[in-house]
Amino acid sequence: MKTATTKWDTYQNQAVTEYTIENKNGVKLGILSWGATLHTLSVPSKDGDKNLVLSYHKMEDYLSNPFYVCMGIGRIGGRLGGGTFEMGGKTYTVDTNEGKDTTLHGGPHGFNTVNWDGEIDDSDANEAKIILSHTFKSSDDSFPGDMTAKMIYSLDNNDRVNLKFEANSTALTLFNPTLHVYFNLSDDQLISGQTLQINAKEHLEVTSEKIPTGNFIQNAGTPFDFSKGQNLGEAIRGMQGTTEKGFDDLFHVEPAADNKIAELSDPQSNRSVTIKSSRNGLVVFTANSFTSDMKLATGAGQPYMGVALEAQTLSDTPHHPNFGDVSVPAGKTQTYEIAYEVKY
Ligand SMILES: OC[C@H]1O[C@H](O[C@H]2[C@H](O)[C@@H](O)[C@H](O)O[C@@H]2CO)[C@H](O)[C@@H](O)[C@@H]1O
Repeated sequence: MKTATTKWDTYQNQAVTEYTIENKNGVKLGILSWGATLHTLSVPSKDGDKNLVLSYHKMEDYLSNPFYVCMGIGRIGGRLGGGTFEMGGKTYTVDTNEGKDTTLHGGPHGFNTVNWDGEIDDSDANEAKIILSHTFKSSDDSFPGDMTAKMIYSLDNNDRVNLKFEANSTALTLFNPTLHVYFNLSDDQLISGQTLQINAKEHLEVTSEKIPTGNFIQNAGTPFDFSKGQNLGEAIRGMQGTTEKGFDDLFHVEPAADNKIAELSDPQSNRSVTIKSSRNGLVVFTANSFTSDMKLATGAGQPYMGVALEAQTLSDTPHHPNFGDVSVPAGKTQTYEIAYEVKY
């Protein structure tokens, strides 16, 4: 494995570092210290390296829009309605960053807003790791407990990227992290030609503010039925009468025996990525509201430039105990993993 640590940019007077790993097949993983951002997941192609994820050339561009492009998300992914929740017999009120009183993607000082400490572990010849860590104070966004978090990315010689999240808090708290990764596997600007398969029979009903109501909606017979694989262009066309004009939905996934929950593939280039997670949720966001002022590496922003696939536990969990339990006792180290296996 080849590894490197380089200064990539300066943002808010801080050096932003890029940590890179290249495996024996020429697959490259590049992670930025700011936001623990997945900057590059590139595979060899006839035209040179092909980055399978959306990216920018400057840190400022990542943070000048509300789309969290390929950034770490925490403490909790998705929306927490009302900015308040009960846990362990107490009521907590946390900081909000959307609409009247919604906490989106962990709040105003979430995982994407800080420059994480990092190091590379290349002691294993078949799998190198990039280890990022940061302590989020309770005073940052009013969640209980100072929480030391780690995001550990690894790349092995079987073209598998594994992302392990770890957290340990000084008080009982919530932890439901994810990676806001947007894929576009094709050589086209848009994702329309790609096929998405999801192991899900239902998705969540949400309010006009996108807060889960607690009801599940069956996917069969609707544009949401990705169970056998569906062309994304056709599926998006099926959503044109809706306010969103595409997908921005939380699918209730059933992980297979090997934890596979979804696969995105591009029939034209034969590239694919398989996503594995043991948790029960996957957000699918087809970048419906991307705007032309976004200076992405593949061009000016436009709807459907990428598809965000965010594996997590169903969000707003504290208000819906049947969605799962994302609480973590004080002093307990909680871990979650997401794997991305690429073929090309
Ligand atoms: O306000 C910016 C955009 O916010 C939303 O997009 C988020 C989406 O709802 C989440 O499910 C996803 O995990 O993250 C997206 C980026 O923040 C709106 O849906 C979108 O229309 C807004 O433009």
